[in-house]
Amino acid sequence: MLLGAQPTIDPQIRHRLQTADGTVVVARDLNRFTTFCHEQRDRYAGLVIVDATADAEVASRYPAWLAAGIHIVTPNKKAFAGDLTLWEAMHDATRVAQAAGRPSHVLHESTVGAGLPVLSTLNDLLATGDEVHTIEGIFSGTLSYLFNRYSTVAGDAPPFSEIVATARQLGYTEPDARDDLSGADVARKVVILARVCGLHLSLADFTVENLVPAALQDASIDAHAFLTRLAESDAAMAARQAAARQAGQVLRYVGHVDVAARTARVSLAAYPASHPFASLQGSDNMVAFTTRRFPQPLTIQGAGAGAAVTAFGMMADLLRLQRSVVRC
Ligand SMILES: NC(=O)C1=CN([C@@H]2O[C@H](COP(=O)(O)OP(=O)(O)OC[C@H]3O[C@@H](n4cnc5c(N)ncnc54)[C@H](OP(=O)(O)O)[C@@H]3O)[C@@H](O)[C@H]2O)C=CC1
Ligand SMILES: N[C@@H](CC=O)C(=O)O
Repeated sequence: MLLGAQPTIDPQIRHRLQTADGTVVVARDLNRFTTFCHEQRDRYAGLVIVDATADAEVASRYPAWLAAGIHIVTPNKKAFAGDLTLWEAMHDATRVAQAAGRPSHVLHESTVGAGLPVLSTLNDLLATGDEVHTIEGIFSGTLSYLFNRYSTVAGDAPPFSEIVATARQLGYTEPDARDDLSGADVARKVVILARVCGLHLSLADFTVENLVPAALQDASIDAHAFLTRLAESDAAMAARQAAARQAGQVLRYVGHVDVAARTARVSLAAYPASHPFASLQGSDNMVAFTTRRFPQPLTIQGAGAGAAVTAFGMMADLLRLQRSVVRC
């Protein structure tokens, strides 16, 4: 079953469940759908819900679905970076399902780095007894694309707002591009990485540099109006870029987790042209794990946003799930 990425379905009839025997179940709201999954758990345990939305309300239902023995594959970060009680409820639900003989799994590789093997690498490092010291990187495909184009030492870029509009057209941004420009999307990825490392970190625990101009942070401005008005802030961003360029530097939006110190930070910083971040292309993410085994960081790099690479990460999760279920 797929939620999201289905524009042809009537928005009033969003939640559909197609079973192996061809039955199609349609629920008009999440409450009814979740009750239905629970009541029919003997029949539907082992199904997979693919949540391809960015919806926090959908994410809040994962514990109920997992407890009913339904697997979840998703690029939606909301459940993994939201309230810690939701994170814990998901883990409790998988234990309940396991004890009831309906084991369920939640796989979310694409929540960090889209299709890049970031979480699977981190899980492998931890499972094999490595000690992760720091994780640092460029975790946003949108912000990578923006600053790779905008902040060059040559300084020949179009206005910042124009590049944001292109990133939106290329499918890199979140449904509301403010989620990218505010740093919220990077902060969520940082929280997910920290939690996988065992830290009880939440979004409120660290500062995040917000690139959305103050006047446009107001939630009453819709996502479209926001993009139209973003040009108002072009001059401020141009001044920042000019200062970096004068110093022979480029601007890059970077996230950092210090596992030993149990801290994180997310900010726009200036780097010399010789730094690996400075030579990234397109929507590339770069994630560097410094560990006991890898004092010179184990580094993963590649396109970090876009439909094809995100779908690749979700499909790889589905195949991983199939392999693990077949082994059971
Ligand atoms: N784009 C990318 O490169 C990446 C995206 N992701 C994640 O993937 C998810 C989707 O992103 P993306 O495809 O870019 O976003 P889009 O806005 O393009 O697609 C989201 C889709 O979900 C639908 N939708 C929203 N709420 C619901 C709901 N409650 N039930 C069913 N469908 C719903 C929307 O329909 P409607 O428009 O009618 O509201 C829309 O079709 C997000 O969580 C994002 O963070 C992760 C990695 C990379
Ligand atoms: N909007 C996000 C999509 C992937 O998570 C990004 O730009 O990285």
